[in-house]
Amino acid sequence: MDLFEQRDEEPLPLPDADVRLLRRPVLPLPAAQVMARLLEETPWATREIRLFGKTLPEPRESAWYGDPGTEYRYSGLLLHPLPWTPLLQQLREAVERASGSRFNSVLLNHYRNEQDSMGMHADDEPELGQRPVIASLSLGAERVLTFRHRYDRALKPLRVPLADGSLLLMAGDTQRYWKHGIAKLSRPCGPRLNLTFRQIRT
Ligand SMILES: O=C(O)CCC(=O)C(=O)O
Ligand SMILES: [Fe+2]
Repeated sequence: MDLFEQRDEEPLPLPDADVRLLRRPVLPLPAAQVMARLLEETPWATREIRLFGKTLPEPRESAWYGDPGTEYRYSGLLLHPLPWTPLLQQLREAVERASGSRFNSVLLNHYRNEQDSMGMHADDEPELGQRPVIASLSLGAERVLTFRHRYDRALKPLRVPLADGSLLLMAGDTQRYWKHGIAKLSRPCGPRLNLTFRQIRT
């Protein structure tokens, strides 16, 4: 099935999940302007994660913003939120309007080039609750998000290209049954930002 023939409101063809891709722009500002400002004003850091007893730098940069009290535990890290900037607050409002959901935190990821990536994972931390709504805004170079079912090997992975300015919404049982990730590319690729808005239980 060609994903581009879908309407924005239709869920992607993923059983046991509720994933929608809004391709129409939802931002109040041009995407290129938002990207330039976020690249400039964000205190980007490369975090270290513990994996199988080893400490490794993550293959991307990130930053975490949220309401007071939205501490987030992730890969053995406890992330303290930075306070919302005026720009991020504006983006939060636009994403809340487009998705019909409320969010109290956002994780910013910076994929500097084709070498940067995110391993297959589900956003299923307990502080996100049972069936979290996660809104994922993409800016800059297009990268492919791959969905893989956690239990049913007969289901083929789905590759979803995330274009500049698009908003991916994951809800329902998506995190329970599917993992997702961004693979490295073998061809050169410019920078990409991704903002995943979340509602953390405090
Ligand atoms: O960069 C992306 O599109 C995915 C980000 C993601 O899955 C996450 O931050 O949990
Ligand atoms: Fe994720």
